[in-house]
Amino acid sequence: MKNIVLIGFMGTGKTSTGRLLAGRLNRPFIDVDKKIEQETGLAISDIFQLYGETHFRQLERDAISRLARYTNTIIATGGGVVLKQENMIRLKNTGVIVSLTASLDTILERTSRRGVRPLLDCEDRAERVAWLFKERACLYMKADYIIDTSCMSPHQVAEKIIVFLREGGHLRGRSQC
Ligand SMILES: Nc1ncnc2c1ncn2[C@@H]1O[C@H](COP(=O)(O)OP(=O)(O)OP(=O)(O)O)[C@@H](O)[C@H]1O
Ligand SMILES: O=C(O)C1=C[C@@H](O)[C@@H](O)[C@H](O)C1
Ligand SMILES: [Mg+2]
Repeated sequence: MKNIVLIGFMGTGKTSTGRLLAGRLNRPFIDVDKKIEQETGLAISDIFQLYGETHFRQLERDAISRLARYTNTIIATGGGVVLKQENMIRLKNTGVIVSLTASLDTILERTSRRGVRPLLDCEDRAERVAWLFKERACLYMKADYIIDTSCMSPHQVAEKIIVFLREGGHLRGRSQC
């Protein structure tokens, strides 16, 4: 059984939706950010602060490389996983890629709730979100299925993914940028 891999910008709901989806499908769930935190014993924000983003991206790449051996698993990635093409090739080889998106306002609201996101820890969060989102937009489009989650609950998003898979949508070709 293929993995189901959730990609998308911070706050689009990869972790929340992934956990629910795994429960609904009775399949294992892995959150890549959580896995890195467990393996290093450090919070993501501490890794950024102590060792910098480049080091975090290496840890993320190593984690993805190990996860690509998994099957049948729901994988919620970190928002920046798309920055390395090798990550996406590995993930695509063993899974269906589902991209979650949302409006900038929604992202701003959701990322202000809880959880430390070092890349958004700055004076003008709105400007940073808009800039990062624009930079990465094309990368998030390279998926088998793209869902705008702005007006949907995580339950509804999970349900939509289940219908997509049940109807074999992933077998019909991919969205491209
Ligand atoms: N569809 C949704 N509707 C309303 N709130 C949501 C939805 N999806 C997620 N949220 C809320 O938004 C916040 C961020 O969600 P979550 O952590 O799942 O995002 P993420 O994509 O995993 O972000 P990151 O890339 O930073 O890990 C949480 O408070 C979560 O409860
Ligand atoms: O979008 C990003 O670059 C990130 C998203 C988070 O999930 C974490 O992986 C980290 O904060 C970096
Ligand atoms: Mg997450």
